Amino acid sequence: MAGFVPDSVQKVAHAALGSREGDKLKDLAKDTKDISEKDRLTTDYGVKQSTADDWLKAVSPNQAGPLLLEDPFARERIMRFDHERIPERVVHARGAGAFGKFKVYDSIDEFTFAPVLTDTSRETPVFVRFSTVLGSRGSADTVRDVRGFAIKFYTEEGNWDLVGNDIPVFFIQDAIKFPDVIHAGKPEPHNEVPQAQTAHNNFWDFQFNHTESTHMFMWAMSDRGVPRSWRMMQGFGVNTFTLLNAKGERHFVKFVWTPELGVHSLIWDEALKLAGQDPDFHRKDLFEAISNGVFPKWKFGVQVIPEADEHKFDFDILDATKIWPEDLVPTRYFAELELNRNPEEFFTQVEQIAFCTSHVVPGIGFSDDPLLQGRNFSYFDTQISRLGVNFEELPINRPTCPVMNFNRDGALRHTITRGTVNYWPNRFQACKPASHAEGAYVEYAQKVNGMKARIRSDKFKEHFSQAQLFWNSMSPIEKHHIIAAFGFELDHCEDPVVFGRMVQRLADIDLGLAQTVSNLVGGDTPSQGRTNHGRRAPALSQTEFPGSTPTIASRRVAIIIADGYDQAAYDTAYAALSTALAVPLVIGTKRSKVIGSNGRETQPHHHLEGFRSTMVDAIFIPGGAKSVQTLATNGRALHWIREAFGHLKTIGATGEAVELVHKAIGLGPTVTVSSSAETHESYGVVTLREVKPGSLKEAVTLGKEAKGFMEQFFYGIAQHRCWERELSGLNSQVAY
Ligand code: HEM
Repeated sequence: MAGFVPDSVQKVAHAALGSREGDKLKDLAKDTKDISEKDRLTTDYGVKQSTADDWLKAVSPNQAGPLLLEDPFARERIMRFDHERIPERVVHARGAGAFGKFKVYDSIDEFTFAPVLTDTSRETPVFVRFSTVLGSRGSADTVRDVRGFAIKFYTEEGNWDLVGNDIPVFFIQDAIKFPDVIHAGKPEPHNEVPQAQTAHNNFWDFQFNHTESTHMFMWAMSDRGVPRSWRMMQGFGVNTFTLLNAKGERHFVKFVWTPELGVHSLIWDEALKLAGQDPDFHRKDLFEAISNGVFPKWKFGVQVIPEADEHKFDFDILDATKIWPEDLVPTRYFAELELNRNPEEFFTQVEQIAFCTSHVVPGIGFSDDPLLQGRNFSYFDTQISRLGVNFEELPINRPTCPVMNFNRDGALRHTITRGTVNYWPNRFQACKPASHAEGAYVEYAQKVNGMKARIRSDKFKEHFSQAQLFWNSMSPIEKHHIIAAFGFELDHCEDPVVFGRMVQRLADIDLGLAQTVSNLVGGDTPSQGRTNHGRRAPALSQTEFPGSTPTIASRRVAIIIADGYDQAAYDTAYAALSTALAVPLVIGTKRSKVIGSNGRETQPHHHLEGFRSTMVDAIFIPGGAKSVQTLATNGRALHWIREAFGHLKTIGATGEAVELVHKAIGLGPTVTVSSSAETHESYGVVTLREVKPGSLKEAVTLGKEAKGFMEQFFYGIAQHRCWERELSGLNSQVAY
């Protein structure tokens, strides 16, 4: 720490200052103060205060007395505090974010003249906010929900807000339905229950009554609804936007960005437990990775359809409940998004950031997507009540390019604009509108015809084809998880009308799915369903995004020890994990010092009761007869092993710990372990009974061909989870 600002923050900030990425940093610096030991406590009006501890009172040393209202310092403190809260976002209230940069490596100037998407010499500063949709500001991170993934690009031509989600489609087609879908998903009106959950009558009642939601609820019930990390999610602009090129040609576009680390999810049981054990799991995960210098990255792309091809598809390309299948419209990746700096203050930088879909820059435009057009009205409007009409002046929201106009006044205006006129045209020609050559936003001259009517175009009426496409494209494991998700959600619906009808609705997607779910949750088992067209599409299953290269960077690995642990095995594992940029977390039976086999002391990061296996990606237990004996009689230690096995995590053990792991899992002849100096891998359990000098050397290759203990252990972690264990049904045979 230096001057109360963490070193990691300072380092990245200094590196960025010279670049275009640093433009936003320099801009924020105007309003940023550091707090230090040199400062003295003052009131908001600058007068130094002698105490922060005692209200002025009529009092004597041996007699308490009443507080005096005349104390301006005390009044300011209390009144200022009384008004600290602003309304939380009406949706997406729970979230966190980070700063970063956006860089184009392959210009898409055949589609747009927007420099942010074409200029390969630029770095555009960004701020990204991730969120859940339904929960209130204090709810848990890991609930089943859609995740918001909103990007503010501080471009040289003004701010561009791409307000996306981790799922490429939406529940409704027309923005007028937004209050209904959100009311139905939020806690029920009579008792404000449940918090941050779709598992209740009203949500599923809405879904049944809106066949247009069918595609989206399948995505929400899939693993996409429970991401392992915000750093491991895809992002989608969802709505159809347009791009305009220098020749004046317009293309329809969808934006998509894919994480370098691959798309990975939590196991549902893990997500449920984390909601209580570590409700801040996702925001801590992002903060930790950035602080450790493992910066999350996404490759950024577009799907593009020429204007002339708008009607060539059997779905309407302006319908936000539909994807553009990759085999018809492949994604062209051309840029990279990186997050590299944590915010310094949550409220001013994360809570006060305001995204508006209506903020686009020249070269990017809207389409007639009826959801997008409603959003363009809604965001700006809601910011006015959440932050006030001058919200664009807040440091985090203001653009890095010049802003000048005749918008004036309003609560908390703080820009002082000098001059005698505040209207256009004026006799001084002050602040005149810009020409196209000067970079003005010019609307595309789009032909419009139609009648005023409350109808949707015909292709908007087909609601099941892509829900079937999604289901057909899932891997067996993902299908299994979707069934389990319906099992949980519909079990929480107490009204038989709701779960009964939903089971019937599933038969519109797949009869087998409907029958399996009805068996789980009750309701009449459907005997007939809508014909499933049997088609599949690439890029819908998240198994298609394992990550660019196998890595364990940023993965948390617990090393479990008690007094007498094998010091050499511990040291090698700790060093190897650190070198691979993973996060080794030492978990003891207690947090006070634990003594190793050679008498050396280690201070664990946590103890077995305080921390849980849900918070790590893998566990390693070194041998040491005494340590293993202690762990073998510790119920919580055994639970850690069983739970990690149940959650499909890689488990590594050496020496005496091999038998401990084998016994704890208790699946004797099926899950096998090493009994020699050979490393053995069985269903993601990597063991080495006899540790010889040099047999635990660092991992070099992470691949199927891996031979050494560390290599096999690391390769297992890099695979995220051991699906083979679930496919064989082994995890469900262990109590955890
Ligand atoms: C394609 C569908 C949609 C997507 C991807 C989406 C995404 C998002 C995201 C990511 C946020 C959080 C922004 C932040 O981090 O501050 C958000 C907030 C919000 N969305 Fe949407 N949304 C969608 C549809 C809609 C619709 C149809 C409406 C209204 C007609 C709407 C109204 C709002 C409002 C009022 C907020 C709160 C904004 C604030 O207070 O800062 N959204 N949305």
